[in-house]
Amino acid sequence: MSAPYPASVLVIGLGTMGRGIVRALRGTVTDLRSFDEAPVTDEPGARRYNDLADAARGVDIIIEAIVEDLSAKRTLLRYLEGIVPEAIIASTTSTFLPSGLATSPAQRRRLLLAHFFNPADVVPLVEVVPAESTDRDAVETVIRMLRATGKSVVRLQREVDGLVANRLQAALIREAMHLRARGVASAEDIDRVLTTGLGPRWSAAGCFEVMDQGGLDVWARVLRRLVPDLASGHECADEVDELVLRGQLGVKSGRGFASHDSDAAERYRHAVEGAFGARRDDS
Ligand SMILES: NC(=O)C1=CN([C@@H]2O[C@H](COP(=O)(O)OP(=O)(O)OC[C@H]3O[C@@H](n4cnc5c(N)ncnc54)[C@H](O)[C@@H]3O)[C@@H](O)[C@H]2O)C=CC1
Ligand SMILES: O=C(O)[C@@H](O)C(=O)[C@H](O)[C@@H](O)CO
Repeated sequence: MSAPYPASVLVIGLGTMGRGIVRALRGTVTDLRSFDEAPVTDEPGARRYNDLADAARGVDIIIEAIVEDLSAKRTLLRYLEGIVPEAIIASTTSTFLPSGLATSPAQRRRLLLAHFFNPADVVPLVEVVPAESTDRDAVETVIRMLRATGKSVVRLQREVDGLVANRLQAALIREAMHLRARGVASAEDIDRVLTTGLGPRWSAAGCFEVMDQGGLDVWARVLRRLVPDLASGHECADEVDELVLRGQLGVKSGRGFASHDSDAAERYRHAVEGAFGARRDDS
């Protein structure tokens, strides 16, 4: 039997993603709770607990949004298994697969991914990824809760590293960095191609629809000629590693590919909000 709706939901980890997830769920999930091991600022809308066992008592769904560290996640999951063995656990990890996270055969039936996008209260998409062992009821309960909050849920048919969105982003980022390294265009101009061309068009029609609209006969010729010339190596990861070693982490350190002032995160949030305000509603 699936848990009745509205479920009670506990968000663990109140960082970049956890805060956005609380904002996304508040107003719809009536029993919304939060917990962070550090004394971080509260995110209004969820009842904040200082003790994890209290926070988890009787909860239906736990959204795990702690630091991206496998050992920290597995330590937390092992603890949760001891205190709330019946709760469904949805992890928002960008890296790990559900089959690699679960810490016991029982947990394997109740653990799945619910991969949100930053800012989680603004971007409608959530990729839901069960492991082969995850119970259908657990998956349906999480999807029902997400849809009730207005999320656009894409359920993957099987686990794959990077899921769909990060694989697509990584493929595009690799080619963008290749073009920049070859001096074809600056990072700023490549971003302009995306923000004034491909990005807005993709918000109206995805890549398969764009191909259908353009004509598959034309696309067949474009792909045949271009694909062999596209970047296929690992250089882009090495280049980003070098920036990180130099302390260029992006907005959080004030410099990444470009320099950023202290309002950069807020401006980004408003810009993304504006973009989603104008998007077609197909959730
Ligand atoms: N930052 C992003 O753009 C995205 C991140 N994600 C995923 O979301 C998860 C969280 O990422 P962020 O929010 O960026 O991380 P973050 O570093 O901003 O926040 C993590 C929070 O978890 C807390 N925490 C760490 N260990 C804990 C524990 N054992 N118990 C309770 N709280 C604990 C920390 O105090 C911190 O407040 C990661 O798995 C990441 O891969 C997914 C999509 C996008
Ligand atoms: O772009 C996003 O918000 C997500 O697809 C991610 O998972 C990112 O890779 C994130 O982890 C880093 O910003």
